[in-house]
Amino acid sequence: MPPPRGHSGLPKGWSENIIYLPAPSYSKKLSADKIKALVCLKSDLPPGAQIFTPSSPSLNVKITPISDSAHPAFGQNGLFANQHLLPDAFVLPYIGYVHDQADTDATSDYDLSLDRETGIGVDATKMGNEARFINDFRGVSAAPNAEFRDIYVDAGNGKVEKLVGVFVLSAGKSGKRAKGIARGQEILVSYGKGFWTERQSAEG
Ligand SMILES: C[S@@+](CC[C@H](N)C(=O)[O-])C[C@H]1O[C@@H](n2cnc3c(N)ncnc32)[C@H](O)[C@@H]1O
Repeated sequence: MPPPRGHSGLPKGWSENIIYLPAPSYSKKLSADKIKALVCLKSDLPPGAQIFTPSSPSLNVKITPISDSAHPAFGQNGLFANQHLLPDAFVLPYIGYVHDQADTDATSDYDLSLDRETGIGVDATKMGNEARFINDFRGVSAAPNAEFRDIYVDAGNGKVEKLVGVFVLSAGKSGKRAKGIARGQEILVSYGKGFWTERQSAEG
């Protein structure tokens, strides 16, 4: 049997107990209508819409154990740039288990919103790709260097899937971020304040 789409093995440093996914896994509880909102024909997209074809594993990132005891995620992993990434560069998609509220793990620290209107999220707790290892910038750096943006990915057979992609932040007016992310630098996003307040109330 041929390997799944775009799949050529596991990334280095991948955790054995997590399923590596080159493409999203859709919950059986998702209605046909909700799937239809996520998977559509290329020809249904507005003219000029950008379609990404990410490689899997991703060549531009590296899963790395955090060995600096001053890092707030010390002992865990982080995702680092394996090559220089320019401002606005697409890094990789955030892949995982695509679900709605009928199938949500409220305790997950890996659940990212994919479509607020329909309550669809992507949870990479048990299955996903390298993007699940991206840490929040708080306590690591003064600011994030990457962000999530909506994207369409080529799903084969003339179809595209709506996903969330990780992008390097744009250079900004002041040009402060003009260099992008250097090779060896940790990729850091903002999870949003909500992530940390929810976590505090769950712990307290
Ligand atoms: C999406 S995971 C990130 C990858 C995680 N470090 C790992 O190795 O699986 C989110 C979890 O990483 C940790 N984390 C990420 N950013 C952090 C930060 N700035 N400070 C403290 N913990 C952080 C927290 O435990 C959080 O629940």
